[in-house]
Amino acid sequence: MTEALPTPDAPLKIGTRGSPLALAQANETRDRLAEAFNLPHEAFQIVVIKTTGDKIIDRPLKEIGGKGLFTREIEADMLSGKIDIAVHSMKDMPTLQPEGLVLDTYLPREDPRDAFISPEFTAIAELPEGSTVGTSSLRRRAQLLVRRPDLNVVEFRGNLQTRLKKLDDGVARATFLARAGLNRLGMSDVPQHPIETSDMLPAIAQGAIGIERREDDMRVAEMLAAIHDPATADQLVAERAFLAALDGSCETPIAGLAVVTGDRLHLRGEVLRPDGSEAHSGERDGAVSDGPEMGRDLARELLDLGGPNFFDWIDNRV
Ligand SMILES: NCc1[nH]cc(CCC(=O)O)c1CC(=O)O
Repeated sequence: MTEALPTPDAPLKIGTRGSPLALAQANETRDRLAEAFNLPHEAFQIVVIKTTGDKIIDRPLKEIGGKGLFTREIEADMLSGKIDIAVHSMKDMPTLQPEGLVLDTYLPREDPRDAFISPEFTAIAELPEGSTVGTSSLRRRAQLLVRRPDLNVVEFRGNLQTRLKKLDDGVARATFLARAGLNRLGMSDVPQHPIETSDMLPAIAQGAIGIERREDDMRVAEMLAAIHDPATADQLVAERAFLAALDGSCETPIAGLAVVTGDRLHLRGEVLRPDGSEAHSGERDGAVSDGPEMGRDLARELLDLGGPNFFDWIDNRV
């Protein structure tokens, strides 16, 4: 290290949202840094920041709209020096960061699959005609309606615990959660059935944690390099190039996943209409180093398949 490491008197400040999952991710980041530099936990301070998305809990996310709903306040506090790094679920992150910030450190990716959650059923196909299912994700809603136009999809907001409570209360007969979140919270007792990615593609970057920093903070850059996972980066660079070329955000019905085997990368992607009336998918194979170009190229193919009006609704949603 060219500069002094953090100490209990001058801790490294880790910014995060306050949900149990966000805190688990911040703790994992702290533990990995503490281990890599042989530092006590007290050399790190976890700073909880409430974002616009956390404050507005009574309206569907797509109505509030706007990119960076869960990141704006955190990024402002990093630019002003209140925190040094921020820990994010990569699937919630816009593809562009504010001037002065970079987001290029990734922890090893968790299971990218979605899980089907139901106390009664083990798969989507088992749901009786017209069943009510809950999700706040436009992607999952669209993917469900493509398969099962008969389903009644209701809005399911709130953190993981809130959603499971709604299921218990009978508000819906099934819901969907990322396996990564359940695993990171150690919630193995939830009635869950993984959905293979060949059946339903996850959100771009699902299961990956990213750490954002100030561009000019060289001490932090050096520290983060020690916990960075290059294999996860290879996948995310391809997936996020695909997303960026579609001009999408977490709340647009876009799905995709890159799988790396040796020096080869396989990328699959899908775009959908929110009501499930239309979906287009495609794939690319190539060298890992061509990931970004494969992402952009696949996006172009799907934009062509969708036609000029396919993404129009996005502009009207805010
Ligand atoms: N948009 C919500 C969100 N953002 C990140 C995760 C956890 C999974 C992950 O790290 O990708 C979740 C919950 C979910 O989709 O079930």
